[in-house]
Amino acid sequence: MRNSIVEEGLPMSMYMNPRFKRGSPAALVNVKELPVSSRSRNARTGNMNPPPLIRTLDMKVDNLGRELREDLKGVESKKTNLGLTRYNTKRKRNSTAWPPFAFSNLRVSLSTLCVSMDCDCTIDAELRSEISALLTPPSPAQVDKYLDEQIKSSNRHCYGIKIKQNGEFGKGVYADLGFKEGELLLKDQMLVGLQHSSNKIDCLVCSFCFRFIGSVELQIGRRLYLQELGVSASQGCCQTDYSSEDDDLGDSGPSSSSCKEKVPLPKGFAESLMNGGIKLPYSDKFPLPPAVPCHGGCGEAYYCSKLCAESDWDLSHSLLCTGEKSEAVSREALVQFIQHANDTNDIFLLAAKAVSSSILKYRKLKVAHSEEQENKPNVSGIPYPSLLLEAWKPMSVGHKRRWWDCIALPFDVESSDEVAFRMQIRELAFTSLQLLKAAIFDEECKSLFSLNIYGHIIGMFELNNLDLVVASPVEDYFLYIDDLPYPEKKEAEEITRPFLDALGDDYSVCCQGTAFYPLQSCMNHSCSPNAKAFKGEEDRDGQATIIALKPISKGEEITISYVDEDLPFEERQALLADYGFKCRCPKCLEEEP
Ligand SMILES: C[S@@+](CC[C@H](N)C(=O)[O-])C[C@H]1O[C@@H](n2cnc3c(N)ncnc32)[C@H](O)[C@@H]1O
Repeated sequence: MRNSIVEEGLPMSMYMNPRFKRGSPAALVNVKELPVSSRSRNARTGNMNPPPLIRTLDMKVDNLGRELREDLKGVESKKTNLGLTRYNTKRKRNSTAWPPFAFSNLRVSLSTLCVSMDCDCTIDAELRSEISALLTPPSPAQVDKYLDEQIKSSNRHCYGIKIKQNGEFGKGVYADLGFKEGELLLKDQMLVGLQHSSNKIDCLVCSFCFRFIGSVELQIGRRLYLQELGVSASQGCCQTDYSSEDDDLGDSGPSSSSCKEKVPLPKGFAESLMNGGIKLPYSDKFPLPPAVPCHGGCGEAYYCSKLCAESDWDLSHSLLCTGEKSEAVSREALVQFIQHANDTNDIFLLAAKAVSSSILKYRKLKVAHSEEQENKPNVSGIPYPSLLLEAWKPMSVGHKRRWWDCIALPFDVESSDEVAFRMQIRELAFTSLQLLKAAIFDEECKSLFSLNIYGHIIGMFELNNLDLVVASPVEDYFLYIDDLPYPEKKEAEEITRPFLDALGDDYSVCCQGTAFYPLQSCMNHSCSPNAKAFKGEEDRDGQATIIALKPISKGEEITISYVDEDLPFEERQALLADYGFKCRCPKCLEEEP
């Protein structure tokens, strides 16, 4: 079992992802709040501090647009085979402002690029009517039916809310009962979600439900092992930066200074920890489900149970698995697609899950339909395009605009350069789509490989996604040790302290990703919201949990804030511009200069 997770686990290409992006491409508010009692102390220093998860995760509001802007600040220009300047979105250390020096080349050649890309988007030209059918908004009755099914679905906690479609801002969520402050309004199951590629280095979680798996020893050992290899790069989320608070509290103990150097472990310790050779004291108080490897043989996906493994396989992974049992058309192309997404924007991996799940759903519908036909030969069959429309329904309810149309213009891009900027985004999506097409193409679902469709899927994530955050058991573990009475604490710390020191200040990193939630994504924004995305101590998977911030009466709209509502008016409005609207809530109207 030596190094089993690492050796058979994530491919090194994934470890080597140079971006190490911590900002999530999620569009809505992500809140991780845990009881202050258990979260207010740094296990390294023992000092009382503001809960790190609250400070670091409360209102983490990055979105694709902002992330991409950041990326584009460090653009590297290089010549493509078209002879045009193309921008690599890998972030550079000393980033320069967008546009880069060679931008004028791009502008001059823009028309050529448009023509060239349109020629390449043959599917869009060939299947105009099918694509238009996929992009035609479903009727209000169809939307009602779909959302009703989601509300009634057994794997959601969803009592006393309803979705209306004809509100001031389109769809909105309303209370169908009265709610008290702090009451749970909704637990939403994601449609598609993903752990950020860079975060896979720090946390091993179930690829389907995002629960931490293995054991506390495996989580710590794996991270330290990767750190030793020089590939761990924790930079945020749950990392603990206690500098100012430590000062305030006047603790001058030996471990109270901020940003401690990591103290390397003796050789072989990390591996032993990871492989069960070393057992940490009291770790059995924090049991985790065993890590079940993907049966497809990719060595990339692990699960908390066979059920999660099978569900993911059926939902999308069978086409996206790079292992021997993969149902992809070309595993080589799939590896290239994944590499491109890791090098540019991992939102493409989420888009691939959306495409894959639609294809697989279509195939299932087709099988069910053929069986029905065999049993009732006299009943006329449903044409295949209708089955594809049915498979596509979850997306059709959520999408609004194409990625390159809805992405907000970066602050440092002149409006005269806007067209070029949007073309750049479109080109990036086009490259990704070609790789995906080579990997998992299905002739009967050809229209799903249109650039228009791909753009709408990513645009849907841009405008609707919620940051996915799951707290790490590693933090609970070290806090538990810190809480032990004397002499148990001293004895335990003799063993745990070297590991804590090797992990450094960011000893605990939560699982971070992005996900689309069908019901939560219908919630509109207010700068004085009555609800909030919130994760309690017991919420240890990727579900979205929404709670009431104040009493809500029957009939009232349930709103959340997409941005930190405590920011000044101008900053809120600037951030909300990314979602394509100017907020006119009572707070904004009052504060408007
Ligand atoms: C997550 S969706 C919310 C559901 C949306 N109303 C719908 O019909 O699907 C976010 C989008 O809703 C609209 N929206 C949400 N809150 C708004 C507000 N306070 N004012 C104007 N538009 C809003 C914007 O178009 C925004 O991009």
